[in-house]
Amino acid sequence: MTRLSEMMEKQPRLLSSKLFQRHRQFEVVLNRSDLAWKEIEKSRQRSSGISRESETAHSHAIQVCEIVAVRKSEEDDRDDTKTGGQKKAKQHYQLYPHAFTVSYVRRTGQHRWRCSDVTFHCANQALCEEWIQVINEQLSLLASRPKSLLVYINPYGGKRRGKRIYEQKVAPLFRRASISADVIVTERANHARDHLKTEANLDKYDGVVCVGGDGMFSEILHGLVTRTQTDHGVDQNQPDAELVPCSLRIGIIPAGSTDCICFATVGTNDPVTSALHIIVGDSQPMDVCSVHHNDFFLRYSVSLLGYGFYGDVQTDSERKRWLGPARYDLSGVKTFLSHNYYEGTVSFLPAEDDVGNPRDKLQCRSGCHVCQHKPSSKDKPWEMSEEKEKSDKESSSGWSVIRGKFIAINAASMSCACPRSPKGLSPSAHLADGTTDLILVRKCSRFDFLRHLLRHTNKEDQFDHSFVEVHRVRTFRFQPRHQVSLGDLSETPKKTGFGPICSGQMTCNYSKAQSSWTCDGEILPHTAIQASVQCQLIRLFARGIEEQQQLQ
Ligand SMILES: Nc1ncnc2c1ncn2[C@@H]1O[C@H](COP(=O)(O)OP(=O)(O)OP(=O)(O)O)[C@@H](O)[C@H]1O
Repeated sequence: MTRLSEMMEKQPRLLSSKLFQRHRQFEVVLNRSDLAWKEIEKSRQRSSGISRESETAHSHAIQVCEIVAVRKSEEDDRDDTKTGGQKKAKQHYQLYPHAFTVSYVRRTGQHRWRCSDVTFHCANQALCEEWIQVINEQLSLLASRPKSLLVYINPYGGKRRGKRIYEQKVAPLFRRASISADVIVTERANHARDHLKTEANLDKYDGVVCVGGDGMFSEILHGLVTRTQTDHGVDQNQPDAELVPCSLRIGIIPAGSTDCICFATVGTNDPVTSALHIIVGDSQPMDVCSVHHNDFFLRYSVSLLGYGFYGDVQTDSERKRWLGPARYDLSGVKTFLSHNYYEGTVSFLPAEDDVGNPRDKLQCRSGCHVCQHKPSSKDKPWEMSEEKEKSDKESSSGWSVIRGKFIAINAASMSCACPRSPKGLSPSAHLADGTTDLILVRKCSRFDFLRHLLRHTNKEDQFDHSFVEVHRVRTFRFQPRHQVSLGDLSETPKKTGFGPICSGQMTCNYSKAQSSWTCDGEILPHTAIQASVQCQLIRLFARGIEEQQQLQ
């Protein structure tokens, strides 16, 4: 029995009627979870032995939780007037003048969603109104759907299309779904963050929407997390503080030059898809890594904390902002040729085995079972360890300590997949398991480092090199070998010169004393840091990447 027949026959019906769609008569059935319609004529043919395929060709089921809205149909909704059958259509509407239109989510491939309409006609006005009322009643039972949103638009993000994207693609969908939105177009950097921290009356809203790129998302993250801690009297400067999860969800409408957080949580960078995930009230929990220097809070990270290679790329690209997105490529090549390494000590508390490991090839997908196992406080060995003990003492309290020369130290709290690197920095990292994947790339030849980098773009295991190690951790610290004062750090890094391109096992020896940390695209002012993952601190209007694409 098909899913459609099953639902039409087995589940209790809320409504069932014979209605018309494009001159054809359908049996339309609504129950608590689905709305389904099946062509009546075809089903008769099937009972007289005609192929089953003709049934599925003219039968559909959509989930109630993926209905965007239902409304009384306007002239424009009438499919037949658009397709030319004017005279026939006119006669049909005289016979069946009452109609309602259901807007619903349709999957179109590559994780993209679109809003589609289906219009049903009938002769009876009361019946038409009953359908609208009963569907609306079912929609009102979906408590996770937002009714009121606070929207921040960065008008200068990406190609400066944020405002237009919101007005043309998102606002009409919110209106259709009866979602009210208060819109703030930002006037300066950190406008959204500061407004959220202090001014915004958050009790009015069910969620906050960010229209922009990763930098704009980071503003919203910092504003909302800081506001939540302030409201609950939690001191963010304490590295051991257990932060209070944010009650409002965050929606991301991608409109930046880098939209990695959206890509990693929705599977595509498409404003309409994101708007639909917001409308249906999806909820994707997400870990946030808090970064401190001693007892001083620096920043939050949800994707990449990178020292060495990625820190240097970020620092260099900041000086080339005028180049636009091309600056990342140019700085990448320059940093690769510089081939710097940095000395220091990394210490970390490994995660328990039940969260898997970075090389288990288990990808975090919608409904991920690893992320559903949220650790309780009794599962947290790190809370019992002597946090203040450092270095050698750390190894005896469950901490692992690694000293060395590193080309890159990366902590990936999510896969960091993006259209350019579809697997990401750590393909098996999870969005909400309370861990980060700590990737250590030791000093090696340029050629070997290039081999490692290239594996981010193909199917080979980028961790399968003698100079690369990866650990799934809950917290880690980094101490550079040479302490440099803050004054030194703010100076332009010394030019190291370009060495000859190395090959084979040769290594290059050009190095400056310290790199910088890039934290989700922002440079941190300190190199000695402690980073601790706060499990499921925020929730997004997303559902993770769907495994099975069920096209409609
Ligand atoms: N009105 C504004 N004027 C200037 N800067 C702003 C404004 N609103 C937000 N910003 C800042 O612009 C930065 C970049 O924004 P966003 O992430 O939306 O775009 P982007 O093109 O992806 O940027 P990037 O590539 O630098 O990450 C953010 O760090 C944000 O703080």
